[in-house]
Parts: sequence; C-alpha cells; structure tokens
Amino acid sequence: MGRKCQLVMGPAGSGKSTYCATLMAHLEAARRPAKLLNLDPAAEHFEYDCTADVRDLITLADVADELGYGPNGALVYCMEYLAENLDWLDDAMGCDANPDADEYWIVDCPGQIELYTHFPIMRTIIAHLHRSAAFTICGVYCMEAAFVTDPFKFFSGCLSAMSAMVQLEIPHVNVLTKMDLIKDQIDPARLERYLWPDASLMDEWTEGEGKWASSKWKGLNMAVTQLIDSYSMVSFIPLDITDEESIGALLLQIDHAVQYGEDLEPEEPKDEFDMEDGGGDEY
Ligand SMILES: Nc1nc2c(ncn2[C@@H]2O[C@H](COP(=O)(O)OP(=O)(O)OP(=O)(O)O)[C@@H](O)[C@H]2O)c(=O)[nH]1
Repeated sequence: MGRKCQLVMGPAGSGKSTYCATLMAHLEAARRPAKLLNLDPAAEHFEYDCTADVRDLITLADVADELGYGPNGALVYCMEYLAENLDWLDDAMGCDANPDADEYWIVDCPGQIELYTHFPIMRTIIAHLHRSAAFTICGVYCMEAAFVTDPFKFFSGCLSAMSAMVQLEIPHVNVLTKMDLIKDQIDPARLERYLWPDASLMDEWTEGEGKWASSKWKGLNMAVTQLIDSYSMVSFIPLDITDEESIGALLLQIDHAVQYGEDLEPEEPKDEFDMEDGGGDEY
C-alpha cells in the first residue's frame, strides 16, 4: 500500500478542518487508521488530535509579531520557511524512521487559495513528499454548497478549483461541503446539474434577470463557463457530514483518485519566469 495522502485545500471557511475531523472519525470507525497533519500555521484549534503540526516549526502569530507582517505576508513567509525546512516535515511524519510504512494521511492546508492557484510552495511540498517517502497524493478541494445559489460565486469557485487542479498536477477531487445546510432547499435533479456544471446553467440563471452589467461581460463569462463545460474540467462530489453514506461515497471516489495517482511522478515547480531571459516560451 505505501504512504497515501489527501491534501485538503480550499478558501478560508470552506469547511476544510471540519472535513478533516469528519473523515478522521469515519476512518477510525471503519478501523482504517489515519494520521492528521496540520499545515496551517494560523490554525487555532482542532476537533481531532494532529499527529504532526506545522505550528511546532513556525506559527503565523510569531512571524507577524517578530517581522511585523500582515496575515497574508506572514502566511507566505511561514509556508516558504516550511519549504526550506522539509527535513522537519520528514521527521514529523516519521518518513525517515520508517520509509516503507503503510500510512494514510489527511493534510489540512491553509485557506489562502493563492497557495494552490499560483504560488509554487504546495508543488514543492508535494514533490518532496513523493520523493522522500513515495507518497501517493490526491488533492481535495472544498467549496461551500451555498455557492450554488449564486452563479457568479459558483463559477468563480469552479475557476479557483480548476486553477488548483491545473497548477498542482495531481489527482484531484472537488467537494461541495456543508450540504446539510442546503439539501432540503434544492431539488436533487437540480443539484445534479451543479455537480457537473455546464454553460447552460449560467445562461439559464442570468437570462432575462438583468444581472449583466453589459453584453461584453456576458460574452466573457459565457466563454469562460463554456471552457469549463467543453473540457468537463470541473465536477463536484456533495458531502453531507451528517450522513455516513455521503461520507463513505466520497471516500470511495477519493480512493479511486489516489489509486490513479500511484503511477504519477509529481514534479518540482519550474524556475520563476524570467522576462529578460525570454524563458516564458517553456510555459
Ligand atoms: N452545517 C455545517 N457547518 C459546517 C460544515 N463544515 C464546516 N462548517 C462550519 O463552517 C465554519 C468553517 O469551517 P472550518 O472547518 O473551520 O473551515 P476551514 O476551511 O477549515 O476554515 P479556515 O481554517 O479558516 O481556512 C465553522 O463554523 C464550521 O462549523 C458542514 O459540513 N456543515
């Protein structure tokens, strides 16, 4: 089996930590041991004990105090510090002590989506985990189910999920979290359409409602949603944490994605784009 891991990503408040705690409890009940790694240096408390915690290396509060950085700058500093001290991660996860262990890890990541959409830090961590302890890694991207009530929020959420997928290049599952809050307000057939979003959904939502500031915006937004649609790039799995069947069904899909990742070799990020070098052609 080897080491497997879910990298749980998504915007602040999207339900990552709750998802991690729910999954840990579910796996424990299923007698499938799992370990939790907290990668959020700003985390305050957990409903589940962490096996490893980046706050033992560095905390956002310390960086903010000592260097006077704001929350985003301090977070990026912490993650870059981690990327420069990956031997700490190996140690905390027991990779050196037992390189061939069969382990399942859930990794709770910070809520700053720029870490997944354009900074290279997460890719560096992914490539390192794969290289140092042969981790097979699946990305799990959380988005709140309430977004389905607003087409603009919903499709911008789809774009963030897609950016993470394209940037990280690992098997990827998108999860519609907090389903318990909307499940009684949405028709199941209608929900199915949000799980496989297509451009007609955006059109239908906004047609005749006067929501477009101008036809140019409509053209641009429709082109973007059609791109998602044409390549079937984004789909979601609903998660209702109050329903064991829903948790089990999601886990099954993630297990398939992890299996798919077994043959993949995550790569280190390429060097920064250098304008003077004209190195952009490689991208
Ligand atoms: N009803 C309901 N509430 C949820 C669910 N998941 C999360 N919440 C609530 O949403 C809020 C944010 O959840 P978290 O799990 O802390 O979200 P997070 O993505 O880890 O947030 P950050 O750590 O800030 O990035 C909390 O008040 C949770 O109790 C869910 O499935 N159902």
